[in-house]
Order: sequence, then C-alpha cells, then structure tokens
Amino acid sequence: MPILEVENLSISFNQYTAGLKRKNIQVISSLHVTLEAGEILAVVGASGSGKSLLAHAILGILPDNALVSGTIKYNGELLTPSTQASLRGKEIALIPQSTNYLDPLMRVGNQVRTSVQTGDATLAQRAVFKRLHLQQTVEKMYPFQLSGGMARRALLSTAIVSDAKVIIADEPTPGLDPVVMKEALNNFREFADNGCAVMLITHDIESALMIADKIAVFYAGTTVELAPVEDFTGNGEALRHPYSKALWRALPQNDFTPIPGSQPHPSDLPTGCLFAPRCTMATSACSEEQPDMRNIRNGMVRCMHAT
Ligand SMILES: Nc1ncnc2c1ncn2[C@@H]1O[C@H](COP(=O)(O)OP(=O)(O)OP(=O)(O)O)[C@@H](O)[C@H]1O
Ligand code: NI
Repeated sequence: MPILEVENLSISFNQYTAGLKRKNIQVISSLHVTLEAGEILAVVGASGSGKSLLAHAILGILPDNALVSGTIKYNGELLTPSTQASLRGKEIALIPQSTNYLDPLMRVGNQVRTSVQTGDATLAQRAVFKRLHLQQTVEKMYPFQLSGGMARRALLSTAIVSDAKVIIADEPTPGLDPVVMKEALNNFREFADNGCAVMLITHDIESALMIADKIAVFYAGTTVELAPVEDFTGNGEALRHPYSKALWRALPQNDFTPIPGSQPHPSDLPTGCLFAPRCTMATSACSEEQPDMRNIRNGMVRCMHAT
C-alpha cells in the first residue's frame, strides 16, 4: 500500500473580476500521484504547472479561496483538515519553496529544535547544522540575518530533524553551493533508504535523476507521466509522453532544443489534451477530451498515442 496516494485531485480558485463578478479558475485537474515508503519521487514540470499547490494540498495549507476535490490518503486513510493539522510537521514535513516560512521572531536554532520529537533537541540541531555546514553561531541568529543559502539550510534542517515519515521538499536546493547541495540530496536518499518517503519537487532534473526512484512529470496542472528513473536515458525513447521526451531532450547535456510554444494559462486551457497545441504527434482526436492516465510499461501516461 502506498504511504501517500493522491487521486483525481482538482483545485480551483474563486477570483473576483470587474464588477464583483466571480470567476472560477481551475489550476489543477485530475491529478494523480502515489508515494511508497522507501522511495524518492521527483516531481518536475514547468513553472506554474501546479507542483507547489500539490504540496500545499497534501499538507492542508491551501488558501481559503481554494476549492478542492478528489482524495488524498495517508497510510490508506482519507486525510481531513483535522488529520492534516495533526500530521503536519510531525509525520508529514514540508520544506517550503519560500524561505519566508521561517518564523521571523524566533532564533533559527530554536526553530529547528522545536521540530525534534524524540531525544536531545540541541544535539540533534547541532548535528544537522554541522552536516549542512552551518556554523554554530547561526543558531543564535534571526532569519533576517541569514543569507538565502543559509535560510534554505535552516528549512532543510527543520525537516531533517523531524522524524517525519513523509518529506515533501518543494524546490529545496536553489542558492546552495554544490557541496551543501550534494549533502542535502544525500540526506534525502538516506531518509528513503531508512523507510521514509520523499517527494522532491524540483526544476533541477539532473539532480533529481541522481537520487530519485520515480519521476512524475507535470504539465498545466496535471500529471502527464509517471516513469521509473531509468527511463530518462538516450534520446528519451523509453519515455511515454511527448512532453516528457521534449523536456528530457531540452536538457543542456542532450540536444538542448527548447520546446516551441508555452504552457497554457489556467484561465485559457485547451479542451482535450492540454499538451496537444504544442505536440508534434497531435491529431484531431487529441483536442476532443483530456485522456485518462493509463498504465504502460511499468509507468503511467496521459496520451492516447503513447505506446
Ligand atoms: N492563491 C492562488 N490564487 C489563484 N491562482 C493561484 C494561487 N496559487 C497558485 N495559483 C496558480 O496555480 C498555478 C500553479 O501554481 P504552483 O505554485 O503550484 O506552480 P509551481 O508548479 O509550483 O510553479 P514554480 O515551479 O514556479 O514554483 C499557477 O498558474 C498559479 O498562478
Ligand atoms: Ni512551486
């Protein structure tokens, strides 16, 4: 049984437009993701494809004007706002994308210590600071005194000491120097090897491929492919979705060819397959309805042409 299972998740926002008219904008549709204990799932996809919203939906911290449908299960049990609140920071930890999530009024060392659930909190905090190359003097500092990379390491530390069973890391590495970044990624691998599940949301596909077991590819608010990491190789021939293939080939070490066109805005989504307007394989059938996710070769894909 997966430790975390997101099925058919849709999220929309009520927005007021001119003249107090309300408009409902769908930003995530029919999203499907599962996470097993002991594995790292990397979530990749363009900016605005819904990665952070997925993280916030799992933690139960979406803004009040969000309308959510679909199910999120943790250990087979449906999550509700009250179970989310009790699991948050304990069994399910978030490393947020923005360092603004640090408490501006609390010394950094204290913030990390409050996440320690068993054993000596100071020892645990000092050990993790050492591991992430943060000097001991940093524990007495306030967030405004930290550099971007230091703040990012403070957020990482909070999750690392937490004993959580599921860690959701939303873009945890920007601003880190290569040594610290490697340490952070190794830490995620160790967590998974010790039986945790890690969801690593990242733009850094190369790093993701080094440590992840599976990759979920997001596009315009939905999952288009779920593939084992080994499939990201060669020309991308083992990948299932045209967008995943294009994303892979766009990497500098591959063809470095950008994908023509741009991701549609949530207020202007095409009917049918969301990638069809940019897809070289698209046929008229693709614009009729959004294809379901289906199983192909040890992975999943949302494309009627995939084989
Ligand atoms: N509070 C909100 N109200 C309205 N729309 C929102 C809100 N929060 C996010 N969105 C929209 O939802 C979409 C997905 O946003 P999200 O932050 O999940 O993207 P992302 O994949 O994490 O992007 P990035 O890689 O840049 O972090 C975007 O189009 C964004 O504009
Ligand atoms: Ni994000």
